[in-house]
Amino acid sequence: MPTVLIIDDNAAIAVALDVLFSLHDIDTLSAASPEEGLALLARQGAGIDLVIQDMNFTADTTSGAEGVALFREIRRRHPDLPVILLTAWTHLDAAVNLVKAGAADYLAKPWDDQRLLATVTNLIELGQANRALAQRMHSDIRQRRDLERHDLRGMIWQDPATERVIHLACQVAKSDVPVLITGPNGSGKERIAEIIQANSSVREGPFVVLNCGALPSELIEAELFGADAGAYTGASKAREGKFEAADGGTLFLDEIGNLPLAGQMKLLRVLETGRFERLGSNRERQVRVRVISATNADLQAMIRAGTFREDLFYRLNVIELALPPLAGRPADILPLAHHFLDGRKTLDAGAQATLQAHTWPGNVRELKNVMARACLLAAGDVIKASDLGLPVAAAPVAADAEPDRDAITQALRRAHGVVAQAAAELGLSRQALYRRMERLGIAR
Ligand SMILES: Nc1ncnc2c1ncn2[C@@H]1O[C@H](COP(=O)(O)OP(=O)(O)OP(=O)(O)O)[C@@H](O)[C@H]1O
Repeated sequence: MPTVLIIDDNAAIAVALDVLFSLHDIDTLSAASPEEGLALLARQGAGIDLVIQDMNFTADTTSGAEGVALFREIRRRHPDLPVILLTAWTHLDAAVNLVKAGAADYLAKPWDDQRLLATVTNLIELGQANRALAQRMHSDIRQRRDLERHDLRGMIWQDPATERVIHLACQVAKSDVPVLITGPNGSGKERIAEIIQANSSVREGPFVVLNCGALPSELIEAELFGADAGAYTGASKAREGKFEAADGGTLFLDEIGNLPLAGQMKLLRVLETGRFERLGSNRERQVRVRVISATNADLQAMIRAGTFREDLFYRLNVIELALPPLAGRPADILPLAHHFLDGRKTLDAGAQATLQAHTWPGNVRELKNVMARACLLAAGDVIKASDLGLPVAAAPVAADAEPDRDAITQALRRAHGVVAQAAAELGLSRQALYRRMERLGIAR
């Protein structure tokens, strides 16, 4: 519950305010003198959301000088604490001057309950929102600093959604828990696995990748566990599997949903005991491997369909890192595009708008390919929308009922150039806003 401190020598006023506020779920504390008020503030500090103070305290003074001194002291010690002044209507001048000096508001006695309540509630809500914002900024900065201490394998990002995943990856890297990375093809799951490896206790060990989706199912087990000569048709000599290759390091199993049931069973055993046999061999081998798996399939649905083992799922999925599709982290698009251009060419406004408006079904991999192609196709140093081979941000629509240039530039400024955010504020789709920006020649 929010708390208001009332500093007034008149006990009747403190009681009246206490009754009024308690009916509206606001706690009150009261102090009969400036000294007592300051002492309470020093003790309760952050627990007090707002102060209501009188202007005169000694019976024979009416100058308001004590109130002014008290206000200045509160301001000095608690610069962000809102203060409402209560004053006799004959002494409004002093109060008005203090509002200019930073008091939140003043009320002439006798006050209007509704107006006082509205003022107090607004100020409390504003204070809470400001504190939450400050906290969030603080934790964002801390998170950035924390990330800078890690090896991030050249990962490029700008979007807070991506940053959350990277942060979690760095956190789980230090422990030994199995991690399942989920996300669509080309979204950067392998990059995230590399970050985990690079910051783990086995960072000096090998990083071995097996894409279970790229192999026929009969070969996956041989790839994973190895095979002795003659274990299957065509196995002319003994071969080491990925588990052996990854001993002392990390094995990244991409598209784990493609592992057939028999292989799932064996994988579960290695995860639990570190032990397995090559195909066609009875010799048990022991390894220490950190397994990171990834999938773009809905493993839960596969469990229901009986094609994925539930026990294996829970074994792999102690921590899930869900990497959003590229379109779900729009602030990453342009930084990634520039990264892939590597200073060779630049993008004009139309090209940037087109990249930002595209839905990226192939995610970062698609963006990488689009930039490579555009580099080859663009005649000069500047890539235009038409060089991208993507649907160009579409033709203008009817000109009525549209936000004008000013509304758009202001919304963009408030959104720090994040078009999706500005579009939401203007009630437009991202594409529609881009069209308008392009037509009006507005850069971000
Ligand atoms: N944030 C990023 N910064 C720099 N490069 C990236 C980033 N994300 C992905 N890439 C690059 O994009 C390509 C695709 O990424 P990656 O192979 O990690 O995706 P994936 O999700 O593992 O794909 P798949 O599921 O198809 O195997 C790679 O060349 C990778 O290096």
